[in-house]
Amino acid sequence: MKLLLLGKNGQLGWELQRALSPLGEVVALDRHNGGDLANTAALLAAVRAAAPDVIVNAAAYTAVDKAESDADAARQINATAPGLLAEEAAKLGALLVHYSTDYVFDGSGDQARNEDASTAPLSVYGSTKLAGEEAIRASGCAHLILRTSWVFAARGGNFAKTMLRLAAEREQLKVIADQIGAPTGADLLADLSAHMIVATRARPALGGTYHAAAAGETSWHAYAQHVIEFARARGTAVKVAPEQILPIPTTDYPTPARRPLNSRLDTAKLARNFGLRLPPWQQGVDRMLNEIL
Ligand SMILES: NC(=O)C1=CN([C@@H]2O[C@H](COP(=O)(O)OP(=O)(O)OC[C@H]3O[C@@H](n4cnc5c(N)ncnc54)[C@H](OP(=O)(O)O)[C@@H]3O)[C@@H](O)[C@H]2O)C=CC1
Ligand SMILES: Cc1cn([C@H]2C[C@H](O)[C@@H](COP(=O)(O)OP(=O)(O)O[C@H]3O[C@@H](C)C(=O)[C@@H](O)[C@H]3O)O2)c(=O)[nH]c1=O
Repeated sequence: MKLLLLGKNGQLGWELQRALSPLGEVVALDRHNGGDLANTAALLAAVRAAAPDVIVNAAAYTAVDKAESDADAARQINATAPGLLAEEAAKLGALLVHYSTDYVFDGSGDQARNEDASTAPLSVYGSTKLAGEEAIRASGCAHLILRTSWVFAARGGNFAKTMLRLAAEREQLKVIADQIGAPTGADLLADLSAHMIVATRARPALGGTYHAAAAGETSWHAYAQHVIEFARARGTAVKVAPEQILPIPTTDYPTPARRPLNSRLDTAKLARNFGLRLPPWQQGVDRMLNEIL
């Protein structure tokens, strides 16, 4: 099997380089060696040259707040380029694996959403990610779209690492406590992707859109507390006292992009179709913290 990986140096791309390697030959690209999603002519030339059996797209415009004032770039990378990749995959007969987000939903209510729930993104990032999904589904190519949430990894930037940095610098932190979701490890997402590729190549009917997030739920505030207390217990320099990690409502933390309050994703379809489920979020977060601290 030949696999083309795009976005090889992101949180997920880095883990995919490892997880995909037992499946066959992996051609791994980033924006500097032919895999620039903003340069579609060069991108499509790279796809045709590689002629892969599977295209795995881990590249995305993930700067949620910046996207609000940079919508054209976000749309090009999150929607237009994935749509073109999908058309190319259809021509090649390749399977396209793509990643999306809890931010395609408006976050109303307090129940976990399944794959059929109505989408209603609140942000440019969310709406461009949704447009990417829709372009892939419309292309008719064989695909797996994995919607995940709150991704973290030892390598790359993420909320947990931001909290560790701020906890070492500040005596007080204010963190949103009314946005609820599940932090999900890029390492497990990559492993899951490899399993799903093998299974879907054997049984194409498995293709489609899946929710893939860690089990359990938390708020950004409780997640921050977990990360900072783990670091404190490990003897890492932490300036903020536990009672100075203050829970605040979303309304007290204005940001350019609106974010959903309810990011819970129902992963029953993944368990039903593939027999795969991700463990509780704390397991992966603690593993990452052990690695980076
Ligand atoms: N991070 C999260 O919390 C979540 C992510 N997702 C989705 O998961 C996927 C992986 O995200 P994650 O690994 O966390 O994201 P990262 O931000 O860690 O990585 C994104 C990668 O995309 C690359 N990229 C950006 N623009 C381009 C471009 N024009 N051409 C080629 N590559 C480009 C970046 O490269 P460079 O470093 O050069 O800019 C980077 O390597 C994405 O589809 C994302 O939408 C879903 C839910 C949550
Ligand atoms: C730094 C900071 C953030 N926050 C809040 C803002 C926001 O609501 C929440 C998370 O902030 P971040 O900017 O780190 O996370 P954000 O970039 O919104 O994370 C999202 O990224 C994209 C790519 C996704 O697809 C989503 O699943 C999600 O992971 O924490 C605080 O409350 N206090 C703080 O000090």
